[in-house]
Amino acid sequence: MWRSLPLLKRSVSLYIPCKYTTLRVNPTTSYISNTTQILIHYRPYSKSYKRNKSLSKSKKNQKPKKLTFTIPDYISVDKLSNLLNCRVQTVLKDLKDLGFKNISNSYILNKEYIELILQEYNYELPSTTSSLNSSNVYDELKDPLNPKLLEPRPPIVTIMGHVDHGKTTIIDYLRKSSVVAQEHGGITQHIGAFQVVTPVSKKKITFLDTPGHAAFLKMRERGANITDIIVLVVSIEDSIMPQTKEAIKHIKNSGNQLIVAITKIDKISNPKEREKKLEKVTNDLIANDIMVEKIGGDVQVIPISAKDGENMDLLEESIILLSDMMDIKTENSKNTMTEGFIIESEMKSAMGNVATILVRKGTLKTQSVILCGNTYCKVRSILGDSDKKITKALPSQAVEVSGWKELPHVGDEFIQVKSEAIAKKYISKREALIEVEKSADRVNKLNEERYAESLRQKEAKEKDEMDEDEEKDTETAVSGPKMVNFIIKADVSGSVEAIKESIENLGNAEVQCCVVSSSVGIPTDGDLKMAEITNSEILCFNLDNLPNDVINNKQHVTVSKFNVIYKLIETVVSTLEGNMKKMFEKNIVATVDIKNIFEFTMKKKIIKIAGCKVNNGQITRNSKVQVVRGENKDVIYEGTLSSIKHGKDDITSASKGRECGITFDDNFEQFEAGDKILVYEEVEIPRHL
Ligand SMILES: Nc1nc2c(ncn2[C@@H]2O[C@H](COP(=O)(O)OP(=O)(O)OP(=O)(O)O)[C@@H](O)[C@H]2O)c(=O)[nH]1
Repeated sequence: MWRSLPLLKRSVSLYIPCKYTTLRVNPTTSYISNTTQILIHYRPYSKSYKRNKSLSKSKKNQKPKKLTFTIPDYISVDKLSNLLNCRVQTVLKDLKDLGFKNISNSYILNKEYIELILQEYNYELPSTTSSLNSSNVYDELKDPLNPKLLEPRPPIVTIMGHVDHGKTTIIDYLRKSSVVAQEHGGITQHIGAFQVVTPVSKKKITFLDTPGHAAFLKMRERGANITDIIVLVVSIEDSIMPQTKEAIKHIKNSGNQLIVAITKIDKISNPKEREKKLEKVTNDLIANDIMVEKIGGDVQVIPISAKDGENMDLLEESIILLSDMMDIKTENSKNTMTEGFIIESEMKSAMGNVATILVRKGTLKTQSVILCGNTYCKVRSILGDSDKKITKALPSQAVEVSGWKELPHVGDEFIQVKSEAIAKKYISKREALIEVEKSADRVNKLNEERYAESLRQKEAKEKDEMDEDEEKDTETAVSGPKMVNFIIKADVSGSVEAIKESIENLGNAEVQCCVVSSSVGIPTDGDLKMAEITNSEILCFNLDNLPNDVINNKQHVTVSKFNVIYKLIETVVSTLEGNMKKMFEKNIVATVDIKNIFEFTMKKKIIKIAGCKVNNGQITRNSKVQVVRGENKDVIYEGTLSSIKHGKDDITSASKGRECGITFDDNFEQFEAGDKILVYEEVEIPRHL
């Protein structure tokens, strides 16, 4: 059952056993232990639980019992009943009353479930339970913004739009460099970022060069999440296209401010025609709920040509105008600890691990220590635009930073800490939490596997009653889809992430893509071994110089190379389709009429022969046939032939117009004059996801 959280209003602490974890809601502080959940999946309380609740109420008057043991992280139901000095059947019954289903003595309870049952048994619980998890562990290092120290910062702008509508050309114009020419397949594939100074107002704007292809949606989402303003690019020639709509959907969800740039206006030189086309694009924008200025909205629409620069200054100044209205500010005092996002990371041979980062708060200086995910960086060098060495990066500035212990993940937030020791301490703390969460996942998986196993055993009992097809379907239902494994290797972590996000949800109820591992760099021996063990295909992206011993590896692992993302996705889709169950359809190639029935005796046994005439096509000794009867063509036999005769002679085939005698396999002799033999071939039906 799905319920939204606000419905759960109760006057006492409420425990909700759910599929992956237990949520504890304490309405007095509106505090939720698992902050990532908005919708929660919980088992409905049974009537008996309500009964139990009243039981609990009556227990309230009793003095709570003292716990004589430390609450373990995990425990099986039978061990817990030992500790509680109760019969295991009683604990099982009580758990069922609390809403647990499909549990047995060996079911493993996690800490929160254990606490739940202890509370039911009127034990005194320790007063605090930690709310910390791996995703919020660094939050305590963050200082809230101090309103007195706020100062303006340049707007951060992302450009979005349909493939080929001109995003890169705009960036290129702004950067005054030729990015377009260097791209594989003409698609922007990596996030970059740079700052421009506007021509008139001389103010700074930071542009995030987010890729435009649909497969990079995730990257784009990250771009937009760290962005203040989105410039939606729409070509005057094509108007709104599928990815424009997708971008609009995303912009609405992200709540970012928007400016529309209608591009390629130089392509339509006739002023009247240009006006007509601009009008069409504007109307299409309105039809897609973009509140443009024309209808009294606040979205500016700027017609531009990035090719010859027409109105590019207007676009930049419009961004400044909007950002002034938005009053974009951050804290940047001498003591402000820096915060920001990773927008790219890669290993460079001369510099080691580097990351392009975007500063959102404070000033980043060399020698500062920044913490991000499972890694940290004592900033060794900062490179600004055009790879110039600088000593500090101001708010909204994107710079390349070296000194990372490990590559940080694209889109992750970084935060400055006072020392390497603090960074290490927090990383260990986070790792420990990840371990706990992993074991919780393992326990849940184990419980699920045990439940699946009990289902399997139940199904096995019913197996005899099922026909073969039903059996296969049940198998799929119980054991889930067939997992087809892949390992992703790419040149930079942004691509690794984007490819992973793009392919890992591909599949259906029958087959499912599984990304076994994903990392930056050329496949290593470890990757090949892993691929061999897990029967994975290795997908290499933008790795142009793969060594021969990787391509022709001794493990015989398939290593595929790609430079264009959609080609990679197509390959994964076709591999998945190739792993789907083969399906065939019958293609009738000949029909034969049964005219008479003959009987003759062979070795004292009476044998029936169907006297036939081939109506069309050709029947052969190896043909697969159906014998059908009446107008409804009821199938009375399906199988193969045992002989075709002409007179007394065995023949191998009979074509249209020929008379012949036919006997069937499986001792089938229930045919009658007037029945038809349908000769068919089985043709494989292409399967699609
Ligand atoms: N005439 C003209 N051509 C343009 C203009 N903007 C882009 N183009 C051309 O349109 C094509 C696609 O432009 P890109 O900038 O690569 O488009 P994109 O949106 O970045 O494409 P992806 O990176 O594939 O998403 C290129 O051939 C550009 O030269 C423009 O304003 N005028």
